[in-house]
Amino acid sequence: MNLLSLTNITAGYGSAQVLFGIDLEIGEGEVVTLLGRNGMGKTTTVRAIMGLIKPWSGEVQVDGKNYAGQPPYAIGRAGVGLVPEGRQVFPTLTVEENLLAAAKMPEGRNRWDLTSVYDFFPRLKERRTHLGAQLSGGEQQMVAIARALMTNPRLLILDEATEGLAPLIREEIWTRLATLKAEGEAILLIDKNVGALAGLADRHYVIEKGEIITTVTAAEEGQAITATLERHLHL
Ligand SMILES: Nc1ncnc2c1ncn2[C@@H]1O[C@H](COP(=O)(O)OP(=O)(O)OP(=O)(O)O)[C@@H](O)[C@H]1O
Repeated sequence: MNLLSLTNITAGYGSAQVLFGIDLEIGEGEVVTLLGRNGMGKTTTVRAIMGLIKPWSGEVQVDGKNYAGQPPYAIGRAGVGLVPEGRQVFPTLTVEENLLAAAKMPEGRNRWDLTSVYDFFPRLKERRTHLGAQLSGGEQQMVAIARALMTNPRLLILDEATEGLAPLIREEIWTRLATLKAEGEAILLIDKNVGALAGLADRHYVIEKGEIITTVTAAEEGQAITATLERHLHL
C-alpha cells in the first residue's frame, strides 16, 4: 500500500479551477518530485494534500485512508509534515521556540526531538536563542525543515525548499535531504529546478496546467534524466 496516494484531485480558488485530476503516489521511503513551471499548480496540490484547501473532488489517502477535505492537523497526525513555501518561520520566536511549537511524538515515532534536530543542523544549536527574524534565509530554511521533522513525519513535503538561497546553502540542504532519504524518510519535493533533484529522487511527476503530463523514473532514465526532465518542462 502507498504511504500517500492522490486520486483524481480537482481543486481551485473561488470558481477558478487549478487542478484537473491529479494522480500521484508515494511509497514508504520513496523520494518523489513534483516539477513544473510557475503557476502550474504545484503549491495548490500541496495545499490540497495538507487540507489547507478543500479539494473539489478526488481522494487524498494516507495508508489507504481518505483524508480529503479534513483539517491540516488530521493529515499531520497521520504522519505528513510540511515545509511550506516561504518557510513561514515565526519571526518573534527564537529558533528553539519555533522548534518546540511544533514538537510531537506520535506513537511509535520518536526519531526527532530537540537534541536530534540540533545534531542534524548544528547551526541551529548555535542560533537557538536568536529570533526567527534575525536569521539568514538559509538558517530560516533549516528551521522550517527542523520544525517539520519535530512532528516526526513519515512523509516530509518540501515546497520550494531552496528558493532564493545561495548555492552553497542550497547544496547543504540537498545533502541533508539525501541523509534523510538514506534513513528511509519518504519525501515529496516541489520545485522548478531539476538539477539537484535529478540525483536525489526515485521518481518525478511533471505538472502542467493542473495535470500530471508525465512521470519519469530515475532508474529508467539513468544519466539522461536531467535532459529528459528539461524536455518535459520545456526548459
Ligand atoms: N490563494 C489563491 N487565490 C487565487 N488564485 C490562486 C491562489 N493561489 C494560487 N492561485 C492561482 O492558482 C494557479 C496555480 O498556482 P500554484 O501556486 O499552485 O502554482 P505553482 O505551480 O506552485 O507555481 P509557483 O512556482 O509560482 O508557486 C495560478 O494561476 C495562481 O495564480
